Amino acid sequence: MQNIISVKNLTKYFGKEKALEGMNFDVKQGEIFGFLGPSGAGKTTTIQILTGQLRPTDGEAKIFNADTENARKPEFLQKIGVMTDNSGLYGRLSVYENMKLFATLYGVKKPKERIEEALKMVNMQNEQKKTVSKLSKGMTQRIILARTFLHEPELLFLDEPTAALDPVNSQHIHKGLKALQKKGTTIFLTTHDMHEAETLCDRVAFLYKGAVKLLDAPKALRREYADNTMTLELYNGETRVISKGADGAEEVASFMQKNAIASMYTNEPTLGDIFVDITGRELT
Ligand SMILES: Nc1ncnc2c1ncn2[C@@H]1O[C@H](COP(=O)(O)OP(=O)(O)OP(=O)(O)O)[C@@H](O)[C@H]1O
Repeated sequence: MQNIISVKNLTKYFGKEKALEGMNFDVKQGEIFGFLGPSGAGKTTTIQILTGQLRPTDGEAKIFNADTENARKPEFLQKIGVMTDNSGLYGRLSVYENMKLFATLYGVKKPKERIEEALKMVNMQNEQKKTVSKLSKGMTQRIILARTFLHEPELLFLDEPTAALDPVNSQHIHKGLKALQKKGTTIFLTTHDMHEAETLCDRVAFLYKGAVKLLDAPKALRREYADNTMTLELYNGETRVISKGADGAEEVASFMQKNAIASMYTNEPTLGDIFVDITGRELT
């Protein structure tokens, strides 16, 4: 698959403050890529560089095979959608009017149908007439998200897309993002929600102090960090942690012969566990 984003040795200083240092990663066409890291790790700075709002101090950042200084040119703006916490919505206008304004700005064809479709994806199709200033925080966030993909961009940047949403609406957004992916959209998202990263992302990058420390598919990372043990819960209430190797096999077999096992599972860490591991103590 072709790289839609390519970052090599990217470095950014704000005066003496180091935000990014030697960052490397690629995002492939059509994937949902999770960018995870603690506060201050450099997520927003990276998005700002990739969307042409900031220039790097050193290194290379490309989208669609071109330097990101092009990202604000009209032909690139058509191809990318950016959702940040800076809403840019008009509070006195209705949801529909806001969407219509944006559709006009981006020359969206068949705006009425597109607005309907985008609002449906965020579960807001019945709120079109509502004044934006009267919406709840979660509703506002969903409108901002719908506006981000109204013009059907090829590449979406989403900074914590479900941060203010309840679980039902988060799930609705997840379905919407998967549907966009099926249509071929590449999605780059940041999230502090490890469950979201695990269910949604094809690959995740763990960021720490301005560099990528780990990058792989969630399943592969969980396997890599697994401790090679499994847990048996016995009917008598006891819990046994047993090696997954040959030496544990006899013990498991003996419990099985006695029909003593109520539950048995491998001890793979969650992405959250790995996150704490990486950010709690630096990888060597
Ligand atoms: N305009 C700026 N001037 C000075 N320092 C900045 C500026 N923007 C970011 N930084 C610094 O760069 C580092 C990375 O910040 P960034 O906002 O990219 O982190 P983040 O991972 O997005 O954090 P969060 O999860 O809190 O949004 C931080 O140390 C931050 O203080």
